[in-house]
Amino acid sequence: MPKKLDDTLFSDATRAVVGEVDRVSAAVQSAAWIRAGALLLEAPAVFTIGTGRSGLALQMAAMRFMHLGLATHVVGETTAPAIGARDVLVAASGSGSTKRVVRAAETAREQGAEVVALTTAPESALARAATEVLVVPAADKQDFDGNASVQYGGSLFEQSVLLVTDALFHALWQTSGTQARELWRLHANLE
Ligand SMILES: O=C([C@H](O)CO)[C@H](O)[C@H](O)COP(=O)(O)O
Repeated sequence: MPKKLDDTLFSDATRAVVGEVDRVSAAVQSAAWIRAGALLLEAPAVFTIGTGRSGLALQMAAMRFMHLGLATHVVGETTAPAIGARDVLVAASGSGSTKRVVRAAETAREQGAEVVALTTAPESALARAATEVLVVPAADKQDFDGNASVQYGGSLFEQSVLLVTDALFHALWQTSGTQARELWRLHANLE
């Protein structure tokens, strides 16, 4: 059983998470991040794919891409259409080996689409299938010895996916010159 929580545990845990995310997101190569942003702006449509928490982090990114006015689809949603030439698939997999994600990346390439991969594993099947790789130097979800992160599973990777893509959205929004009030027109109004 875990011991009773207290102020020190709260402070230590929070610092551990924030410190790791700060270190890892700052280590992502800016050149790859910049090229990924350019691909998104040129794409007729943007698709996202990831499973588990990696997919959930990208669903948050997908919403923001939609707010920017990009035609955005989450793979697996019933309304997601076919991917085509010059579209961009943004794929997140910490391990870079999750079959559904790798298969989607390979299919996207066969259709002439670009694939932006976020992964901890630059030599992985996902990275090989991608046209642009954002290496997120976080822990693999099976790093049970805590070598690359003190957090459980792929938490550090999944948090970093959200940060890196939120930073991408922020930069694209700032450079678009669009006011927050204008973006709000695309915010869901059926919620
Ligand atoms: O949800 C996940 C798990 O809890 C790890 O923290 C992962 O995101 C899921 O298992 C997918 O794995 P990857 O494709 O290796 O990111």
